[in-house]
Amino acid sequence: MVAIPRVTAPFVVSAPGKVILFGEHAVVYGKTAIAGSVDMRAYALVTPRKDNKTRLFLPDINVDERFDNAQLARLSPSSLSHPSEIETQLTGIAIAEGPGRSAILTFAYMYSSLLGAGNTGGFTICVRSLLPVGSGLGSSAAFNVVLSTALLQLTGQLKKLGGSAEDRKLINHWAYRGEQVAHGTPSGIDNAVATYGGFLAYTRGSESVSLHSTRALRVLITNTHIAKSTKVQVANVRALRERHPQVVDSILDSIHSISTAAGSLFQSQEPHCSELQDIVRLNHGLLATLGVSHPSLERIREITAARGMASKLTGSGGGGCALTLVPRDASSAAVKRVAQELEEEGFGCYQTVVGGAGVTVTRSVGNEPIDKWIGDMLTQHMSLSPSDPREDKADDYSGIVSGFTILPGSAITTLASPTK
Ligand SMILES: Nc1ncnc2c1ncn2[C@@H]1O[C@H](COP(=O)(O)OP(=O)(O)OP(=O)(O)O)[C@@H](O)[C@H]1O
Ligand SMILES: C[C@@](O)(CCO)CC(=O)[O-]
Repeated sequence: MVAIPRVTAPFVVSAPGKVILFGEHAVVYGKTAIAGSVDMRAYALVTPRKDNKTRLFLPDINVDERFDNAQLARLSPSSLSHPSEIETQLTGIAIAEGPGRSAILTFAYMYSSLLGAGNTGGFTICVRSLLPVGSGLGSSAAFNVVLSTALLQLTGQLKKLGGSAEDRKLINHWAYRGEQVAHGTPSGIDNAVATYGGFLAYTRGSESVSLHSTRALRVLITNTHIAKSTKVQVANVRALRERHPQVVDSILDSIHSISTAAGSLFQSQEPHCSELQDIVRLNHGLLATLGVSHPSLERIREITAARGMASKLTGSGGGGCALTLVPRDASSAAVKRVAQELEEEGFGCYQTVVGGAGVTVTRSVGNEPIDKWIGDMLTQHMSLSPSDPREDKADDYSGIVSGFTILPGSAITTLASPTK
């Protein structure tokens, strides 16, 4: 067992969410999907503690758990046939239902797999995110990528602060395990985008391919605020395929052709907007045929179509978010107008760019006071408020941890505040 050094200095890890541009659902069956990172990220702040506990603090989803390191070290993830079975080993811990449940289970799985009994020091990991939870923008993958990166960084396994190809492979591997705890049999596309960033062509079982020549794409993402479950949508498509295998397989093949066409468009030239618009419409139609649309997604499609813009659902559908391509020549007034119309119907809009950076690790350097360091390095993304009165005395940086707030960065144009 390798001894993990005590955390001595704070560090921050961040990872983006994703939009699937083409190929969701089909990717589960080995077809290709094209996805890109969105300019909304999850951030993990890791700080030392004076005691021998590990605190998992997730204010966005009301989780604040303190684990004895020995308690986590007793788990035996290698004896499980699937990561989601970690639940059966967490018998002494009461975990409430809700979004916090999968986060705690994932953390327990990754901690025991990566740190295990080697960890002798305490630390706090606090995760905040700009990504709406459960809306198809990969909040879960961004969470799993920051978690796996932070824990791998603690074990000393990352050679270049997550920046080398080898580091990223390792991060992606463990983030996928985390996704398995939460989702059972995910395709792996979400964690690949959160790890590598940019645009990816992804086919299950193969290395993802970066679409290098693609420029950032302007999109409008519209949140229906209709809760959906990826698990349920994937199971519905599976059931439909069992009833009508040939029909469904030909739809999945057509979606694959759309992804292939999009991949060539992205690789060869600056994507031509009218061709992209055509395949956005075609892809949405096929997904609707598979039964994963929703009246609110259809309404978004109608509103944007009336303004000459093409939309499709993104992610698992059944609610969640829609993606609208913003034509290169569209004025900001035109985009604002369509966003306003969508907001008048109760939807939430974000204008963002697709194709930004993947996971990053930022470490404090030298003996600089932590607030100066955070102030200098991260002002674009975070704010720190004064210490919380409920501060945990064992936390070396309790004020910072409790005041860790994320601000929309300068690259994000938020047309409406994301509703959590
Ligand atoms: N801000 C956050 N803090 C901690 N955990 C988070 C946060 N956001 C998301 N998560 C984790 O991700 C889970 C949500 O995953 P879910 O798959 O439902 O949503 P999604 O990833 O946004 O959607 P999709 O998979 O369709 O893109 C939560 O239950 C939690 O485990
Ligand atoms: C619906 C799906 O294709 C995308 C969910 O973001 C499921 C998956 O790829 O795991």
